[in-house]
Amino acid sequence: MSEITSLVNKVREKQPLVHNITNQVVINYTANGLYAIGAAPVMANAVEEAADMANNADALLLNIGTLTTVQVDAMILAGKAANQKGIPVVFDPVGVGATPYRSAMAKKILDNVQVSVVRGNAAEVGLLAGLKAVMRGVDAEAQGDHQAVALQATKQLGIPVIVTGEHDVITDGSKVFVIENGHPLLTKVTGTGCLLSSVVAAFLAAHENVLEACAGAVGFYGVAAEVAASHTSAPGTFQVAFLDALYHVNSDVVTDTIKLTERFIEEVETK
Ligand SMILES: Nc1ncnc2c1ncn2[C@@H]1O[C@H](COP(=O)(O)OP(=O)(O)O)[C@@H](O)[C@H]1O
Ligand SMILES: Cc1ncsc1CCOP(=O)(O)O
Ligand SMILES: [Mg+2]
Repeated sequence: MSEITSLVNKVREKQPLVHNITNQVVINYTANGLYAIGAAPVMANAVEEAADMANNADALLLNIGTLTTVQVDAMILAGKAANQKGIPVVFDPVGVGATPYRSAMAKKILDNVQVSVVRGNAAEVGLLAGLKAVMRGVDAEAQGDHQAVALQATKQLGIPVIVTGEHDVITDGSKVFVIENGHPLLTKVTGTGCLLSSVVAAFLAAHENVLEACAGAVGFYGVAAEVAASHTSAPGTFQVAFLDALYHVNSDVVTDTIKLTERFIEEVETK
């Protein structure tokens, strides 16, 4: 537990370079958020340089929020380079299931790239794993049991998953972390899910254990949102206050504020 809550120190020490191939809505916020936590961002979409850039990076983030066929080609080139180099790859399946094209491209990426972790809301992760859910653009209709979705998805995909929402579930099928931090204002600012996926990539670059790195990133992020929301109550100022909190929140604040439960899967199944 103490290691998980202090992982932000490892990120600030290592200052990992995260290569993001992400959507047009969140490019700027993602870059600023990565700087705020002490990491470094680079955005590079061209097929001509995607592999070279991934080769220079410490982690790769693939996000299909405003995908095009050429961009998917770049993602696969970057993903293969990242796999070859052995750096972590985070996949954010934004809006998967909203259109057949998006679903086909998500499958193509997963078929060609070894992804370290998938991070999405419950509908996205469920749809990716063949469960029924409804997307309204990039927003999810409320889903029932996040833990059931996460467990089914990790089993189906063979990849650790992070399902986010009012509470967050992180699992690789044998261990489950549940985190109950965060704030509803996160849903009133676009790109907070996408930024979280990039933050997860930075934590993975700084800490080898995948589930611990994911829990460290998600817990830190949720605590930062609570700190930001204590200073403001509306989305415009929250967007800025959240960047400031990502910069200021330290491991002591995370340790004092995190609401994290860790369970092994046998315990979950007997409940
Ligand atoms: N109702 C909520 N209360 C508290 N935190 C939330 C709530 N909904 C989402 N979050 C947080 O917002 C962040 C983005 O998650 P989410 O909204 O599920 O992603 P996306 O924007 O990709 O749909 C996560 O840190 C999550 O914990
Ligand atoms: C609004 C929108 N449309 C396409 S991508 C995007 C941003 C989605 O960001 P997030 O998933 O973090 O809310
Ligand atoms: Mg999203």
